[in-house]
Amino acid sequence: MPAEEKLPYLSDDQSKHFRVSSSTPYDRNGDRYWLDYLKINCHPVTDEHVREWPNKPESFRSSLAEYSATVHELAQTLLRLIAEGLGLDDGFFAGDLSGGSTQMNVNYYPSCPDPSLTLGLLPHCDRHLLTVLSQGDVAGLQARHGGRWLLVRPVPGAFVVNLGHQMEIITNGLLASVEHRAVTNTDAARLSVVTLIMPKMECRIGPAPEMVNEATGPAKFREFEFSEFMKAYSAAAASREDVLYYFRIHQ
Ligand SMILES: O=C(O)CCC(=O)C(=O)O
Ligand SMILES: [Fe+2]
Repeated sequence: MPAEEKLPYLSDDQSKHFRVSSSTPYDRNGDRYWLDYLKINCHPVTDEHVREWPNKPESFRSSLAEYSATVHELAQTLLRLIAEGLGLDDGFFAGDLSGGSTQMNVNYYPSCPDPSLTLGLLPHCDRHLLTVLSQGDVAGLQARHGGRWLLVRPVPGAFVVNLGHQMEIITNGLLASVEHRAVTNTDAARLSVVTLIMPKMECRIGPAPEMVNEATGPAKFREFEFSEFMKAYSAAAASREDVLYYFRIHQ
């Protein structure tokens, strides 16, 4: 799309169903990041959403609706399997825990003359329940493990699945949300398409009683409404421990 056709979508207004912006949605001391992104509300697909989506190229709206529905189905299958693996009812995550308005982030990291000076995306854990991420064939996603950043190598045709903060809280810490970030490189631009499976805003969240057991110990988090978590996440600029501080039970 030429720049003048993209311009009307440039916005930081979070209520928009389709918008383009730059750098980062979270302000950490005014730092800037090497990123342009699209944020799209894409599930459930409503007329109100679709009216705000671009209609160029012609197939854009129908392709987006189809992709989003397919990824959503995949996510529901994964959630059923996770629930079974945890010994929970297989519909445990269906309904309000995963039924919020789904958002898609399309992140575009242009090639960067000096990747040592900035990141593409700051270190964070995802704020929702589950993430289904497609990263094409250019590497850049890194996950923190044992104090080191490990590259998540692209596998052709495969999705990366991240567990969000809510999964960690519901499982009382058993399935931890992995901190991750995106780095840039000098040679190639990188694109990631990230579908976020969200709880409903009014959904009550806390460790599931079945998950407070000998293996996980006493409840590590208090109960809260998901909308409260979203506010805390923005206030803490997505920093893992700063966000979780608000919700941990401090012994
Ligand atoms: O670009 C990536 O691989 C990471 C994107 C990401 O973590 C996000 O959008 O939450
Ligand atoms: Fe993320």
